[in-house]
Amino acid sequence: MAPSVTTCAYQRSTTQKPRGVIKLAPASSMKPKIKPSTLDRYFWYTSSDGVMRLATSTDGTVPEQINTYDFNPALFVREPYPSTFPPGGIWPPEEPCDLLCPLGADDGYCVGDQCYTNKTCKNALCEHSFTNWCQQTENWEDHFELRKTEDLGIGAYTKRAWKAGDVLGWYAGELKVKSYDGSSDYLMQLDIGVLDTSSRAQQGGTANGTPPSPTRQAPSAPHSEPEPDLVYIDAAAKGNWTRFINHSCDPYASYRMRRVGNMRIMTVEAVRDVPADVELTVSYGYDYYGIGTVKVCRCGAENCISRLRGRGSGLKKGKGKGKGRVRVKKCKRLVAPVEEG
Ligand SMILES: C[S@@+](CC[C@H](N)C(=O)[O-])C[C@H]1O[C@@H](n2cnc3c(N)ncnc32)[C@H](O)[C@@H]1O
Repeated sequence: MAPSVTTCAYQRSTTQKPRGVIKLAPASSMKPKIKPSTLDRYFWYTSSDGVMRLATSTDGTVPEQINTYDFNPALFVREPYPSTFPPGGIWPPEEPCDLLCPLGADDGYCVGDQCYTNKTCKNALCEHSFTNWCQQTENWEDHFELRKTEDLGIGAYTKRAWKAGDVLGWYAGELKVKSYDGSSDYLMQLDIGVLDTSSRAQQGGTANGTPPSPTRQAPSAPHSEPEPDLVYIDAAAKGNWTRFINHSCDPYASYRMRRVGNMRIMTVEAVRDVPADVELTVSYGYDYYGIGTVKVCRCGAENCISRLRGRGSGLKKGKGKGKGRVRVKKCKRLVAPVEEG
C-alpha cells in the first residue's frame, strides 16, 4: 500500500537566528563598506594572508548565507503532479515539507535534530524537527572554516577531527523545479516522493552506495530510464557553508539522502576518519567529473579520474556531454534500514 502523505509539522522560520559578531581584520582599509546588519548574511573566509574576505561564487557573485530551504511556492504552480507522489498528496506544494516529505523505504533513517554525530533514529513517526535542525547547524563555524585553496577557489576546512559516519552538515539553498534549466556549480539533485530503490540498484547500485549511472542524466540517450521526479537545491545565490566543499576522487565525505522528522535533506557525512585542519572533500558523483563529462578534476588524488584518463587508462574523454545541461552533484543513497525485533 502506498504510504500516505503526512501532515506537515514544519514551522516556517521568519527570522534568521542572529549569528556571532564577525571579527574583521585589523587593517581598516579592509573593512567592507556595507551595513553591519547585513554582514551576517554573507560568507566570509580568512585568506592565507590572515585577512577576512567575502567569499564569492565561481561566477563572481557574493552568495547570501542561509541555513534553511528557500522556497517559492509560485515556482511549482505549473508543475505537473509528480509521478512519484502517491494519490492525494499536497500539490502544488505550499511549503517545503509538502515537497520533501519522506515517503520511501530509503527514508528510514532520521538524523535527529542534533548534527555532528553519527546517531540516527529509525522511528518513522519521530518528532525531530527541521526547525531545530536548522538552528542547531547554524554554528558550523565552531567546526569548519572557509579558506582560499591553491587552485580550486574557496574550500571548507576542518577545525577538529571527525569519525567515519559523523554527520558534518547538510546542503541548504533555494528549491528549484525539475524543469529548471539554469546552470550553476552549486546545484544538488534531490529526489522527491516515493523512492524506487529496486530500479536504482539496477542502474548502478545506488542502494549499495555507489554513484548513480551517468546515463540517468542523459534525456536523449536511447532506452534511458525515465527520470525520477526531483527538485534541485541551488546554492548559487543562497546557501550554507557546504556549498564550498570541493570535490575529490578520494573524498573524506559523501552526500546522503536522509530525513529530519518529516523533511528530506541531503547530508554531508564522513566516509572515513577526518583529521583536524584538512580540507574537507566530497565526491560530486560521476555525472560531474566522470568519464562522460568535459570538466577536468584537479583534486590531485592518486586515483583521480582525470589523471587516469591522462595516463591512457582506456577511459575516454567526454564528447561534450554535460555542456548546456544542468550539472548537478548527486548523493549516495542508503540501504533501507532493517526493522529490529
Ligand atoms: C560547489 S563549488 C565548490 C566551491 C568552490 N571552490 C568555490 O569557490 O565556490 C564547485 C566548483 O568548485 C571547483 N572545484 C571543486 N572541486 C574541484 C576539483 N576537484 N577540480 C577542479 N575544480 C573543482 C569547480 O569550479 C566546481 O565547479
